[in-house]
Amino acid sequence: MLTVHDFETAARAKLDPVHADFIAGGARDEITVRANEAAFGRLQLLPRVLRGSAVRELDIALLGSRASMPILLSPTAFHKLVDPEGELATARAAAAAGAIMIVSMASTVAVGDIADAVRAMGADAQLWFQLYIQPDREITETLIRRATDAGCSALVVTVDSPVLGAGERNRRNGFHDLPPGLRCENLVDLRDGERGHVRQIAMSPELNWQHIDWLRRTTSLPIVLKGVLHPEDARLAVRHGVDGLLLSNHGGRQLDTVPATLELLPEFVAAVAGRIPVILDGGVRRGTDAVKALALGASAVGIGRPVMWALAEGGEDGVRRLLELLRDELDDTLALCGASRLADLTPELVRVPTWGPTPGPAVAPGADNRFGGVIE
Ligand SMILES: Cc1cc2nc3c(=O)[nH]c(=O)nc-3n(C[C@H](O)[C@H](O)[C@H](O)COP(=O)(O)O)c2cc1C
Ligand SMILES: CC(C)CC(=O)C(=O)O
Repeated sequence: MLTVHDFETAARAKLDPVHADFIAGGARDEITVRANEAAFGRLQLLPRVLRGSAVRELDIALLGSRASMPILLSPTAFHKLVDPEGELATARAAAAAGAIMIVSMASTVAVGDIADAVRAMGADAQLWFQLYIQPDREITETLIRRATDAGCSALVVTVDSPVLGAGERNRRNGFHDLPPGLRCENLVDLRDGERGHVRQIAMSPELNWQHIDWLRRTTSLPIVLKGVLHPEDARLAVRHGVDGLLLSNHGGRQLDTVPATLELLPEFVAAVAGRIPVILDGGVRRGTDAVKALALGASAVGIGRPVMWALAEGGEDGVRRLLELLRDELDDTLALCGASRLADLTPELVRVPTWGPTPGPAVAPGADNRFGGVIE
């Protein structure tokens, strides 16, 4: 396993194709899924030389959490689909690497049990909790209480899902439910009937900023909004007292044909103007990808599918190796860029190609991409 793509290939060879499709897939034509990765390939790095440093500093402080690197685990549902230990394995690997893990509300191990497993290692759990605000306020409050009691140190509220994205691979494959024996453990006992069932997770098309105001009054944990794309919404989030933003298009799984997150980053960062941290996810597969996002103003990046692939390939050990690999690539890229600290990563390191054919992987027709072959 030398690259993230090696994990992807190995995972696909091991997994039920229906589950592999659930992980890799996106909404509709998957134009945004492809655009996310392609955008990184289009940007260039222009390094500085003779600024040597024997070691690089990769650690960060983010919303009261400390991490050994600016790569965090974005929330992904259903880890037991790919490994019998599920989120326990992922969380142990994240803790061993000193990385922040955002636990999905749709985890197949309860958030309290995940936190216990990390504490049992003697590690200081850096767990954040991802929340879909539920139409039933009491259910949302119970979920927040469960996450808070578990020791989670931030709430990541996903706001790009008023309705569930149309994963046509899942529809074609008839994948609508977890297999017998697996359930969303955070939802157990929250409603009569289907105990911990996926269908207990309701999408709330009625969500608006007042819900965020309510949440702000309800919890003292830092609130991160995940899935904000428009710079105007970034400004509104700051005004509503949000503590951080996760610039994300849900890995292309919600609204198809939205731009790559990397492409939106400069304008987004300008709108936020340093008032709160901006994290980016979507298509991060290489240390160079992380460096490009950090240079353009992200405080950290998140990875989604790579974690699922590594977990499928090798369980806890697989995720450990994935995180080591990305850490090594990040360190190596910093060295090659003449950077010894993350603060040395500035926009001048990054360039948009100004002539010639578009480098990097092909993008499907219709993909919105400012970086491709554009003369600026
Ligand atoms: C299998 C899978 C499950 C996901 N589950 C969730 C989830 O439960 N909640 C959420 O907010 N985002 C979820 N996401 C989106 C990720 O948090 C993240 O935004 C996305 O995967 C990042 O793009 P990448 O996969 O290209 O790294 C999921 C993504 C995948 C691939
Ligand atoms: C709706 C969730 C259960 C999972 C999710 O967000 C996703 O698969 O992208």
